[in-house]
Amino acid sequence: MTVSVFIDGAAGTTGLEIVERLRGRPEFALGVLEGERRKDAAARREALNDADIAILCLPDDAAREAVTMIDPNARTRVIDASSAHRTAPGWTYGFPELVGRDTVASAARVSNPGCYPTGFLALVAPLVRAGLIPADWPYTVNAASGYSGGGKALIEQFEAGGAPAFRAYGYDMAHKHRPEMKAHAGLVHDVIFAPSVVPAYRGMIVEVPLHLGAMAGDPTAAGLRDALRDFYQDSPVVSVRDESGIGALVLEESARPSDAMELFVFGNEGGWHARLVARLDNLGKGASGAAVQSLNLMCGLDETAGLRLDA
Ligand SMILES: NC(=O)C1=CN([C@@H]2O[C@H](COP(=O)(O)OP(=O)(O)OC[C@H]3O[C@@H](n4cnc5c(N)ncnc54)[C@H](OP(=O)(O)O)[C@@H]3O)[C@@H](O)[C@H]2O)C=CC1
Ligand SMILES: CC(=O)N[C@@H](CCC(=O)OP(=O)(O)O)C(=O)O
Repeated sequence: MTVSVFIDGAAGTTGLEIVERLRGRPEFALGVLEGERRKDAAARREALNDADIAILCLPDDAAREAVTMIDPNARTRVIDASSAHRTAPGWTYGFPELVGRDTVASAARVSNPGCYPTGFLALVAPLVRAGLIPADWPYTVNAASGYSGGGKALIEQFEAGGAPAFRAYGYDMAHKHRPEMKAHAGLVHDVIFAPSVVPAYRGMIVEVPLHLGAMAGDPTAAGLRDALRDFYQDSPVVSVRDESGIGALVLEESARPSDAMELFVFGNEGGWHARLVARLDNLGKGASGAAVQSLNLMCGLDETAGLRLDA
């Protein structure tokens, strides 16, 4: 059976990458609106209500509006790439490794995780759940992202010439990703989040530094690494890497697209400190790859179909 998929916002950065991943897949009949019709409310309403699955690749307000355009009795299921519904009641968080593949498979409303939270949650949520690190710890997240993370507007800025070599931001300490990090890791406190953007198109490194020696239960870097390895042992997307011999992690200026995510746990000799690190493509597992993974599950298909896991 062919599944009809409407991509609202198909001309944007995330939308284009989803189209690329779905193009040529006979299981799907892809619908997009071209030209002026892209933002025509009547055309969007019709397409949203006619689709088996709508994927929203829109700014938050437009994503909220799109959901209200869907008739409550319509069969349309939704995957929202925006941050509008990531902690909203009635929505499933589209992180199959954390919420369960069956939960995503049967969901009518799926909210794609944010790019930075994907790295943070992949590292922290399983360890908090296992009781290896505390839920009531004041966690900090440091991260660097490629500039495609900011969508068309930031891409234009960085490609217009004179891009900064490094731009730190988020100094209002109210970044939109903080609520989903707290909620889906089951934390007591909001995180301190220090994001930055660099002149590479895609890719990101997300780091959680830990004072292990100050935590109850004496967690060790090796213990945390083993727990993550166990947690992701069946995942074709997330892998826990051997950290030995790695002196640096880099983001390539022209990295190939990838839907995989690598996790690292570095620890110092005395065992007091650890640095949990995730490396991923903000447009891969951080956005479009995650949306396609959820789409596959929602359609009863292999979760990796169409994904780029070889990079
Ligand atoms: N880029 C990334 O790495 C990630 C992005 N996301 C999220 O995905 C969503 C899309 O982001 P991204 O692709 O980067 O953004 P872009 O700015 O690249 O694309 C957004 C697209 O939505 C279109 N659009 C805006 N308003 C409307 C509307 N009312 N009706 C129809 N189309 C509309 C825009 O049109 P126009 O072309 O005219 O501007 C544009 O094509 C955002 O919510 C973002 O936060 C999530 C994870 C990572
Ligand atoms: C580099 C950059 O600007 N990144 C964006 C986040 C990426 C993104 O698209 O956020 P969502 O995943 O929530 O949609 C930012 O910090 O707002």
